[in-house]
This record gives sequence, structure tokens and C-alpha cells, in this order.
Amino acid sequence: MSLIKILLHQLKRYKLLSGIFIFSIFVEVAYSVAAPLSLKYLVDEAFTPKDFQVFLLIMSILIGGGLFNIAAGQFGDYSLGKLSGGVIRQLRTDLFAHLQKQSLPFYQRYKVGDLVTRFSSDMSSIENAIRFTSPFFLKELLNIMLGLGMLFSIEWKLTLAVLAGSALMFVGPRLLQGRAEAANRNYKEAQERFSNTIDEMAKGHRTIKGLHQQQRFRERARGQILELFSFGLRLHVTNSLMERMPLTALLILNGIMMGLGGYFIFQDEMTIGGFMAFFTLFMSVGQAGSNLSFLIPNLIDSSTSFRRVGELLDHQPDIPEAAGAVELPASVSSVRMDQVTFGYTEESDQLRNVSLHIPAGSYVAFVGPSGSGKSTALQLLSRFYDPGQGTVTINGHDLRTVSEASLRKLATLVTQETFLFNATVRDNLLLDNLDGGEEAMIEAAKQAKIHDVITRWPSGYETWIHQEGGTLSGGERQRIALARALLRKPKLLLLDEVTSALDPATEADINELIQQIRQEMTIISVTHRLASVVHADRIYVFHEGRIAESGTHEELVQHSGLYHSLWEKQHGFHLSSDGLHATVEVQRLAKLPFFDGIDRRLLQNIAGLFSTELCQEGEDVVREGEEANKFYIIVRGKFEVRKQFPGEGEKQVAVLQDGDHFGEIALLKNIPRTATVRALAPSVLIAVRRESFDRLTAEYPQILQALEQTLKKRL
Ligand SMILES: Nc1ncnc2c1ncn2[C@@H]1O[C@H](COP(=O)(O)OP(=O)(O)OP(=O)(O)O)[C@@H](O)[C@H]1O
Repeated sequence: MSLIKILLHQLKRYKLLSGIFIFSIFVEVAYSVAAPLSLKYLVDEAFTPKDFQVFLLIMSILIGGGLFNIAAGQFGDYSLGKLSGGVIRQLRTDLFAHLQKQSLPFYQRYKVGDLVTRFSSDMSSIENAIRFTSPFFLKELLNIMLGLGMLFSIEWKLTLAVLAGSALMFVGPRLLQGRAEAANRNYKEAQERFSNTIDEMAKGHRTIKGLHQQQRFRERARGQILELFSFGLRLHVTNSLMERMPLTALLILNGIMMGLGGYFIFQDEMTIGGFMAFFTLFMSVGQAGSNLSFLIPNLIDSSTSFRRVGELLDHQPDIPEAAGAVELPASVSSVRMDQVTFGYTEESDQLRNVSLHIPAGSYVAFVGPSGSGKSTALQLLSRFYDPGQGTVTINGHDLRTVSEASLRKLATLVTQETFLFNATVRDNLLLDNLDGGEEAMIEAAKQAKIHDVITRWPSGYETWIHQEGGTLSGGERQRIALARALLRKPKLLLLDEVTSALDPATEADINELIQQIRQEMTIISVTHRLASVVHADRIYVFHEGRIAESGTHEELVQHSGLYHSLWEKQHGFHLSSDGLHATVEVQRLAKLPFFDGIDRRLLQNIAGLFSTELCQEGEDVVREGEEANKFYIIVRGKFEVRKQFPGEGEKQVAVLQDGDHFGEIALLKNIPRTATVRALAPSVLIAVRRESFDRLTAEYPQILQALEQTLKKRL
């Protein structure tokens, strides 16, 4: 186990300190055993014969030994402090570095609360074991061994008798050990579950409030707190019982010793001094035994923590760096995927036989329906995962063989889920490049269209970012992340839906920026918004994990394939630059199957009925079971369709994006919604109410007839 290896390796590093500590323990234990033994000589050789010389001699030895013991104790404490502190420091550093080497699957397996608990309470428990419990355990064990030796030398029969009785001290704790371990494990797991709830509540507080889920979270927390209470109580009772049992056994042993010891004195088999020394020494050995049993729950607690931290250390990185990894050069000559097949799990593949070649300096787009594998391909190009089959290469080097540092220097990925550090804007932009020029930083912020926003904040670039960027708007976060990436001057820029949280004007600015920087770097952009990639050198259209088509925008619209139909779907909407007002063209309405056959002039009237609706991430536009009275078309954004399944709860059944529509049946009749539609990103829709539609159809009944006929055919 890696943890034990690390600890042993550490102890080897601190040989001198370990030696001093062990020596000090020997001195301390020898003195604590010798001090009671001196009673025998004081009583039998000094007090009874009233020999002052012997008394002085014994006292001098005791005082001299005591002073030496104090000095040795001081050295021992210092060396233990330094030794244990050093071991813990190294363990924390190694664990942190080990976690950093892990890849995405690891972070999907272990939740934040789980990792935080292992780093905080488990590490504290290990620290406790290394700093206090183990040294104390060692000392008390030595105390018992030396003490027993002395007791045998004073009166072996009495020692054997009390030793037989002392088995009582260990039987009880042994019997309870299994229960104590289970109680400890249960309590730790309950702590972990509660930490995860707090983490989820803190991170998702906005969504929780938005969806009015506070009650559900309170209920969950209440249940978990109750669980902590009952597991905590069981743990407390078991541990107390384990601690109390040896003390009770000690009382019984005292009785045995006094009775038998008295008998030996009356039989002249033992002196009074010998009995006093035996009694005192036995009390000290008994106390050491009792201390040992007090330490057992602590050791059990720390053994669970040792196992949990060891489990993390034993987890080998899923995406390891090859021995003698190749350093990628500072420029890109080509990027390739050859026959790549990849699945997040063994059950299914999300990419199947994907091959593509991206020449240096080109601007390439990955488009396609939601879930078709675009982002997955980008993750493989960034080597967040390795392909199951096939290879991903940059400049001819399989990414499995290149050094991570050189890959990250060359390629930068900007994703939709931006994470900003709790630091100033400046630190977020510059990162480790703290001496990086002010000019370069401002230039990057200007390129990403965020400089003006930052300078409007009272503290400008010194503004502190809180809650991992949660206090900023999605667009501001995205633009800071983009500026941060540009400042690193990558030769390969990977963009995953970077404009989806931006308003149309900023999106247009970012698209313009891409046009400017495409001369300086190779760009691969994943997007579902086709209008933003019409100028790409090559567009790869993904469908169900495969590349269905590829070519330039012009080539693909000519060819009536998937791209053509996606383009047709997204085309024909107009959105004001502030993203607040949207309209639809008559030609676009005419392409909706249920408006088929309706006169263009009437469609013009229908187009005028639509009004714009904006919604935030996490907002429900329609809810399953509620009255339906509106028909919606998505102008831009992303929604999930969720349905209740008996016994299984609510599940996602589809994802809708730009150009998709839903709820058309509401134009005809009032039936409850058959699904919930929830926004996955800030979105813009246009909607028409049945009441407005009714007024129009009263004037032009032919619209209603046409609509009824088409819907009848479709239902
Ligand atoms: N970490 C993961 N673990 C398991 N499955 C995943 C994971 N990430 C994505 N998937 C699944 O892989 C498939 C492809 O997802 P991917 O994100 O690559 O699609 P996409 O084309 O980028 O879609 P979108 O436009 O909605 O982001 C989807 O079915 C998705 O649910």
C-alpha cells in the first residue's frame, strides 16, 4: 500500500530524530519502572533498619535519574514533533500532487465532499495517530513489558496470578472491536454524505432557490443530520464501553492482588517493602494497560482513515504520463484522429471510428446535434481521456507518449463550464505568469471584449472574484476565461461552446476575434450555432458518435444532408444585438410542418403574433401536467425535455436547441403538458399564446383547418 510505503520511507529519512525519540522513550519508561522499585529498597533497606546513608543514596539516584529523565523527555518531545510534523507535511504534499495527476474519471468517481473529508478529518486522524497515539502506544507497550519483567523479579507467583486476571482487561475491548469499527465506518460515511449535501447546496444555491427546492434540501440535510446523530451516539456508546471495561477489570485485579499479597506477607514469602513496590509498580503497569485500551478506539479511527487515504494514493492515474515522454515542439504542424473509438464506460461508445486531419493554421468547427460526440472529440484532443481504439496525434506524436506540460503549453481548452479561481481578476488572467506584462494582459482582455467591463468595476483588475466566479454573469465569466486562454498564446486553441452564454453582440465580437486570430493559431471550435462557423476552413458534422459529413459551409449546404437540415432549422430568426427581441421570418414559419399549406400572407400575420421570452439556466418553461396554452420556438439556447416515469422518477428524454420548437398542440386545444422543458443555458424563445392565435383563426378559419389536418396526420 502506497501510504505505508510513504510512511516507512519518511521514517528512513529521519533516522537521527527517530533514534533520539526511541532513546528518550527508553529512558522515560526505565525511570517510571525503577521509581516504584525504589520503594522496596527505601522501606526494607533504609526505613526499617533506619539507615540514613542508604536513604541518601537512594534519594540521590532518584533525583539524578529524574533530572536525566526530564532532559531526555524534552529531546524526545522535540524530535517527535519534528519527525511527525515532517511526515505529515510530506504526506499532505504527496497526496495533493497525486490528486493533481488524476484525470476526469477520478473526479467523477469521488465527489468534492468525499475528497475534502479525506483531506481534512481523515488527515487529522492520521496526524493524531502519528503525533500522539502511536508514540504513546509504543511507550505504554514498553512500560508494560519492562514493568512485567520487574514484577516477575519481585514475586513471580503473585505476578502470574494477576497476569491471569488481567486477561479480563483485553477480552472486552476485543469482543467489541468489530462493532466499534463498523460504528466508526458508518459515522465517517454519514459525514461524507452530509459534506456532499453542503457542497451541492453552496454550489447550486442559485438553482436551488430558482427552482424553489430549499424544502427538499432541508429535508435531505435533516435526514443526514439525524443519521449523524444516531451513528454518532452508537459510536460514542461503543467507545465508552470499550474504555470503561479495562478500568473495571483493574478494580477486580486490585482485590486479587491485595488478598494474595497479604497472604504472602503473612507467610513470610514477601517483605512489606517488596509488596509496596509490587503494588505501586502493578498500578503503573495497570495504568499503562488501561491507557493502551483507551488508545484502541483512536487507532481504529485512524486505521479507517489510513485505509481511506491509502485508497486515494493507490488509485493510479487513468491517463498516465509515459516514461520518457516526448516534449512537443512549440508549434503545431498537424492534428489528427485516426480510427478513434471511445466510450466513457464499457457499456457504450460515444465516438465510433472517427478520423480527421486538421492542418496547421486552420480554423475547424465540430457541429452536430446535442449528444453527437463533439465535446468528447475535443476532450480527446486535449488528452483528458485516451481513446479505446485508434490514435490522437499532434505533429505525428501519439498524445499517450507526449509530456503533459508540453501539451498544455501548446494547446488550451476553453469550455462552456468556466471555472474562475477565488482570487483577483488579474491573478485569474495571469495565473502562474505573474510577471506577465500588464500590456499583454490588457490586450487579451480587450480581445475577449471584457476589458471595458473590468475597468468599470471600482477595483478594476484588482476586483476579487468570489464563489468560483458565481457572482459574475455567464458572459463575463466566459470572456475572462477566453482572455486567460489568449494570454497563454496557445498554438492550438480548443473552444467548446464558448459563445453559448453570450449575448448576440458579444457573440458577434468573439466570432470576429476568431477571424482575427485564426492566422496565428490552429482553432477547433465546437458549437451548435452554425451561423458562427460559416467562415471555418472545414466543418465536421458529428452524428451519433461518427463524422457524418465534412466540408466548407458552402459545400455542406449544397449537399442535402444533416448540415443542410440543421442550417435550415436555425436559419430565419433575427435577434436584436442586446438579445432581448427576436422575430421570425415567414419563410422559416412556412418550413414548420404544421403550417404547411397556409398562405404566406396569413403566415405573415402569425409571425406578428410571436413575442420574445427570455429564460435563465434551470428555469422550467413548461411543466408536465400544467395547462398548455403557448407554442414555442427556440431562437437560441438549450433545453432538456424531462418526463416522469412510474417508479423511476423524472428522466431526460431529449435535448432541444436553436430552431427546435415545442408545444404546438397548445395552439389547438387545452390539454395538459406531456413533459417538462427546462433551460440548460440562458435562452431566448419566441412564443405565441392560444388566445392571440384564436383571434386570428376566428378571422381566417382556413388556418385552423390546415393546422388541424396536419396535426391529425402527425398525432
Ligand atoms: N463524463 C461522461 N460520462 C459518461 N457519459 C458522458 C460523459 N460526458 C458526455 N457523455 C455522453 O456522451 C455523449 C456525447 O456527449 P458530448 O458532450 O460529446 O456531445 P456533444 O455533441 O458535445 O453534445 P452537446 O452539444 O449537448 O454538448 C452523450 O450521450 C453524453 O451524455
